[in-house]
Amino acid sequence: MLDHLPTESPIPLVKPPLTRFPPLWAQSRQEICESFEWFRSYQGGVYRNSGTVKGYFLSGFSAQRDCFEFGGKFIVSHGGGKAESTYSHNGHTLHKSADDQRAHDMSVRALIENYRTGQPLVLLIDDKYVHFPFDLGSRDVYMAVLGTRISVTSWTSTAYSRPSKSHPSGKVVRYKFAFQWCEDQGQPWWFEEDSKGASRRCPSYSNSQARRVSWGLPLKPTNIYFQCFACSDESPRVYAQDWACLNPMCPMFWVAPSGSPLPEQLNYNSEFISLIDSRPLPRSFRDSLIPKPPVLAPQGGVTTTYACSRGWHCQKCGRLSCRSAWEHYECPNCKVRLTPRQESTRCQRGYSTMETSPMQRGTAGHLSCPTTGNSRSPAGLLLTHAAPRGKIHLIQSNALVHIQADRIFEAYQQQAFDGTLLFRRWPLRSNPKVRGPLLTNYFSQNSGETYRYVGGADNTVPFDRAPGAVVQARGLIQKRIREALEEAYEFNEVLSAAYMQQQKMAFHSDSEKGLGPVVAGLSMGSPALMHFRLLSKHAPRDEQRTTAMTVVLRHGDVLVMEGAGVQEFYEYTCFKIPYNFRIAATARWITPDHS
Ligand SMILES: O=C(O)CCC(=O)C(=O)O
Repeated sequence: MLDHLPTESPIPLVKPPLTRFPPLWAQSRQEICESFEWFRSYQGGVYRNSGTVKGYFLSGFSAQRDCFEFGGKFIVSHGGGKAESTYSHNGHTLHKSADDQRAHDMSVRALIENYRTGQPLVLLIDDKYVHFPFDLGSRDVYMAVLGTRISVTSWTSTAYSRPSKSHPSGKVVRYKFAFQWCEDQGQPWWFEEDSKGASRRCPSYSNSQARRVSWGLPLKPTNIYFQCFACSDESPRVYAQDWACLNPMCPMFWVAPSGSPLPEQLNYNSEFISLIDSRPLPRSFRDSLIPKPPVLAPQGGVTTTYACSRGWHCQKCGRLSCRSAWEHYECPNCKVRLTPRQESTRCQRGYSTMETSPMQRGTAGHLSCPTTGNSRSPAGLLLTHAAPRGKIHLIQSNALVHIQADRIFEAYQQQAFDGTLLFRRWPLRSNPKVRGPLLTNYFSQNSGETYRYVGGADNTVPFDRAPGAVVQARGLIQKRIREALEEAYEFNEVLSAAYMQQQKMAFHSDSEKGLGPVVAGLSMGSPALMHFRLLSKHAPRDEQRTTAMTVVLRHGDVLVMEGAGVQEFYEYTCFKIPYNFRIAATARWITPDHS
């Protein structure tokens, strides 16, 4: 008689609270992605790198026959996606039916590769993962790292979803993977300490349950493998009730030798689901998962490299968090702070050059209007591009403006270090696909009227208390427009955005209610590329949404978008900060108290 193991771990109705924080945890997916190199995927549950899986995320989508055995040292999950889903496209809610997973699907293939090569991966859970025996929410933990695992076995199974045209029975193929705890890490952090604190154990785990068999990869205990008469493939006896062929291409897939399909209620064959002898972790995986401490000393004279923009791990409470303040790292949980040594960055020579022409037509054919102005005025080179119902002017810097921009750039940095100017990453409007707050990629501070697009009133200081650097930036923008366009524009709001290396501002348009028709920005520091494209409402076909125009913004340049039509038709993004640090001061007129 075969031993029976339930195919699903019992789900506790009320879970006990966590008695302490996990060694690695976070309150948003962004915090994990920015600070934990093993999981950088904002969507989906499988984080792949070079054809294998680095991180695997277990959430609320538990499937039939997923389990958490031996206190969680042995976890079965159904990696690889293709579950049914609901999403919105162009304002419509669409439904996607579940589909069969296939061995060549990217995630399935990568998971099989981990299994085949014995390459470890890291498991993470969130507070919706039903099989974890403790309540993460009791400590406001959204995601926690479960530790390093080896994939010890894999097989194909079935799951039932809503019937669809391609799957009228609702039955779809799923790849199952079993992930076993790597003993080199010591005992799992959630095993409770006993009263003496000498050993650790988990309430639902007893040693007698562990069957230690000396399998090595490939895990093929011959006594439970049988050959299918139809396809000649060998499949293991996974379930206690009966054997079935597990080749999804075979007509006998999921059919027992009696000719009947396997029943829905199945128990695992404990010879198949069993802890194997722990093998040492490969050398390259032996380092702890704890991220290295953040960079606190200038690298090549700057504290704004890509590494400096990443998140960090608080050694006191285990929280992983984003770097959300320019001048320091602060743990949002226990308020521990680390302050990098600051040095201001001069605008280096390389910052002013970028081997490309300043305004280039993009691949989208619709921005076909010729350049309407291309004049060398005393103010510098002025390039004007006519857009539907508006114009985009680039007032390029000259030697004198360069010096003025240098001073403002220096003042911005000094005021950001001494706290006169608070550069922060603010939460974006909620994104249903990402749990927890999602912070802007760049740091910003707003002066003058409230600008709702980023930070709202919390991010705004009135102009009479605005940092000197901001007042000077607005002055230079207004002066450059007067000189080059011979227009006198007044602005009552400036959004100052600071970008570390590789940071960016995503596609957007300045179409907030109450905004005047002219928006002008001064660039300082590293050059950047600003891409314009049509808004989706004006571009029904995907090919119309490619880049319409790219502008290269260099130190001291002022970009002016003139006419509400620019904002009505276009959206733009600013990215590629190659020389690790840039500040943009963008000025607008906003009707006071607009609602
Ligand atoms: O970094 C830049 O120059 C772009 C700024 C911008 O688009 C904005 O503030 O809305």
